[in-house]
Amino acid sequence: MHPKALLDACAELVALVLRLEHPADAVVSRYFRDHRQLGPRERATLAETAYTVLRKKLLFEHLARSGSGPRERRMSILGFAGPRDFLQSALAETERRWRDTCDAVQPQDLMERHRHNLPEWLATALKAQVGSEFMALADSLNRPAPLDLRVNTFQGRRDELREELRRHGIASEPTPYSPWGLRLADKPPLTRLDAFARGAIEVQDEGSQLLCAMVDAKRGEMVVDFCAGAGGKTLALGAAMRNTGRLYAFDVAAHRLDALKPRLARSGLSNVHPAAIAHERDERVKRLAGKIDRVIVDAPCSGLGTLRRNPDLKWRQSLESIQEMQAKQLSILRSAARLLKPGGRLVYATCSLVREENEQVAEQFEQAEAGFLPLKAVEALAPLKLADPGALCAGPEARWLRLWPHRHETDGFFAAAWVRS
Ligand SMILES: C[S@@+](CC[C@H](N)C(=O)[O-])C[C@H]1O[C@@H](n2cnc3c(N)ncnc32)[C@H](O)[C@@H]1O
Repeated sequence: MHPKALLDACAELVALVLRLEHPADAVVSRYFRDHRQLGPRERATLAETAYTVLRKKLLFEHLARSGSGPRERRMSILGFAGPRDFLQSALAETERRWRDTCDAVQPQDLMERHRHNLPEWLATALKAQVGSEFMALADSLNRPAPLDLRVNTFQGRRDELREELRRHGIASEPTPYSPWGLRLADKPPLTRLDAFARGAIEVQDEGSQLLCAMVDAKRGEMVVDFCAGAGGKTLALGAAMRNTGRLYAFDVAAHRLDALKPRLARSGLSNVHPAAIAHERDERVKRLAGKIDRVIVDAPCSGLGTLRRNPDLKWRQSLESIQEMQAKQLSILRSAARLLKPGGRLVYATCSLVREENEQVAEQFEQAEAGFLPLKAVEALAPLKLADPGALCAGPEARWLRLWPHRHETDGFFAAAWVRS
């Protein structure tokens, strides 16, 4: 594709994602479906340009006040993710000079909001939690995430899979905290690999793997993944149970559970029972009350911990939408808790960064439900034998699991655990 045409396409896509009417990944996929002639490199440039504009929206809007031409074009020039010489040949002389002026702007010349690129309500909420680390956090949220894999230990060992990937020219490092994780140096296409086809690897952020470690599901147990979605955690739990016992995968969205089925078929697990439920008080849930050893509630949430992958979320969420979510999260957690038998473990988790969806829900649960003893995250993580598990924890006596991209290089996650007395 000619550089000028590619820049025009970038501006078109940027205009679509900036409407913020639909999730950016859905807008990008739709654009690619409507433009089937685009090659893999062009797609990569288009998607990364759109994501860079979403990540740095406040800065780019500020810089785009100068220059000329449509605003989306100026934003695309600033966020262009292809080779620099390619961009240069797409620009008019005045645009080149404008881009050079923008490149020369120093961070100290910018207002704070143009450096952190977060909505004010979120910046305030994060500063209150991480204080002087705020800028480091904002920087890491505005960078793309690495690609993490989880090795399906039901099929093979991590070192064996690492070696197999290396033979295909894919470099990886063991993840620092999860014993099942590999972090890739690049983002190669994985679906053509035999290891992927036979379910020996799955894409899963290391933080998400650690939430499963908090559950510590064992052979022969009855386990419920209450908000299973497409089953990222279900698959990890099923492997930890060595394909024994019974693992129920509940979700209200049948189409998400449908996406679990091919992954399940690849994984070789036969202990998983997906079941669509109407709501958290569904009859199916009631029938299992008091019978389950471990329950994880990976609650629907704002997803703000995944800003590295979904930068549009910071512009599509608000404090009001988060407060509305809180009541739903508490209701799901209370229903799910009834499944547990005495001695059973409950884990509440989110990929959110804000207290409203995390500590506040856990605290409200404890006020509403007697009979659940807090299990400190630092203790729930003990089987991993980490050198310093406290580094992953927060709150009084390391009660909560709290993962931050700038500290742990994972997405942002929260988890709390209890034991039913
Ligand atoms: C964070 S996602 C789950 C991601 C999934 N556990 C994974 O690891 O891939 C939250 C899920 O909760 C589901 N959900 C929303 N309301 C629910 C409810 N009342 N009961 C059960 N699941 C619900 C959503 O459909 C969504 O799939």
